[in-house]
Amino acid sequence: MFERIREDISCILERDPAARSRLEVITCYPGLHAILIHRMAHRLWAGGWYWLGRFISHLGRILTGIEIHPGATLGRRVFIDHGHGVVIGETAEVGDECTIYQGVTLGGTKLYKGEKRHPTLGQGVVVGAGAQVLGGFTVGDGARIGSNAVVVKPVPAGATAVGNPARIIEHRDNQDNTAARARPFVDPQQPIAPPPLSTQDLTGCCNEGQLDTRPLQEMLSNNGKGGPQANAAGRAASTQSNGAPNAMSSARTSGTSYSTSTDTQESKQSQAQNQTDTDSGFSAYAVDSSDTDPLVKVVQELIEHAARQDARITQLCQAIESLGKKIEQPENGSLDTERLNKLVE
Ligand SMILES: CC(=O)SCCNC(=O)CCNC(=O)[C@H](O)C(C)(C)COP(=O)(O)OP(=O)(O)OC[C@H]1O[C@@H](n2cnc3c(N)ncnc32)[C@H](O)[C@@H]1OP(=O)(O)O
Ligand SMILES: N[C@@H](CO)C(=O)O
Repeated sequence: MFERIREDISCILERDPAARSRLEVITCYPGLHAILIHRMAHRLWAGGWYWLGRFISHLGRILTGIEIHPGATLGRRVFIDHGHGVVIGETAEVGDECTIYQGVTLGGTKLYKGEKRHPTLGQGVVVGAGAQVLGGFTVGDGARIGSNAVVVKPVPAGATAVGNPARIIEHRDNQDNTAARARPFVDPQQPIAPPPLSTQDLTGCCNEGQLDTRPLQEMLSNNGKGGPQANAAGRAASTQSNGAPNAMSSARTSGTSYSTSTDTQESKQSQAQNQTDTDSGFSAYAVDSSDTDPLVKVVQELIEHAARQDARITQLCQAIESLGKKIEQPENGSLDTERLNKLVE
């Protein structure tokens, strides 16, 4: 029992950037309290103590604002953040590692007794604030439900569903994120060394290293999803992708499915790939901490470019001075990359 409580606390510390200490989690997280109370209520319910189970669940609701029917099944390390207004119906099943935000309903649309009326969430599903997931279908492993979405059909594993009625959106390509991470930020401690100058450089320096604004513009129009190199990496990765096991199976078997303008096999594969990639780290808002604002990326590129040009001009000046011609230094000549980096961070 204590091991379960320990992992309940740890998963909150892992997944909530606002959580600072175990003491804070134990004392200030209604989601934790609701889950502990539900565990007790669920045991009573399973043991045939229906009224008592229901009553404990009701006390939990008064205390936390979270209503979990004692018949509902919750997996391990489920995190209900904030929690107020969450309602989880009797036949709902919530897989391990799911995260549920405030105002979520795991509800039904039919009123038949004894049937599965409420949804099943696979493992690692994130349900955004205010989302309503209504019906006895499955939301596949690693799927994400956008805040305020109204989901009435199965959601494939790894997919992201948004809107009312919910639709599946194309995933951010994680290969892009990888490429964005791979691009170094200008390190002020280690100024960028320009390539050694040759005689040809001295004559062709005006063309060499010229700022090509096209990649920057492409980066902006791609909404910061990694820029040209990243897109190339993403494209390469998507052509190498070797399939999307099980990604769509839950939707297919159910007989109802979503369609989107980009509902191609390739996009399904990239969704499943995305799921695999997110396994490496929790991403509650579907935004990787390495994601950078496109404007910041452009500014970083410009700083890098300016630093390279600066170093190159210094070399040129030195080369010219070594030929005996004195060059006057401008008053505020050198580029303060450290200050610029701090400004865009
Ligand atoms: C106090 C608190 O903070 S409590 C926590 C509350 N936070 C949450 O509930 C977070 C839930 N997460 C979300 O809603 C996220 O937006 C997700 C998971 C649905 C999607 O994230 P991403 O995959 O990064 O999608 P991204 O932000 O790139 O948006 C993709 C498209 O979906 C749209 N979209 C994103 N979220 C939603 C939403 N909730 N409803 C409708 N459309 C949405 C975007 O506008 C965008 O549309 P476009 O392509 O036409 O421009
Ligand atoms: N607790 C989460 C959502 O509010 C955060 O701080 O981001």
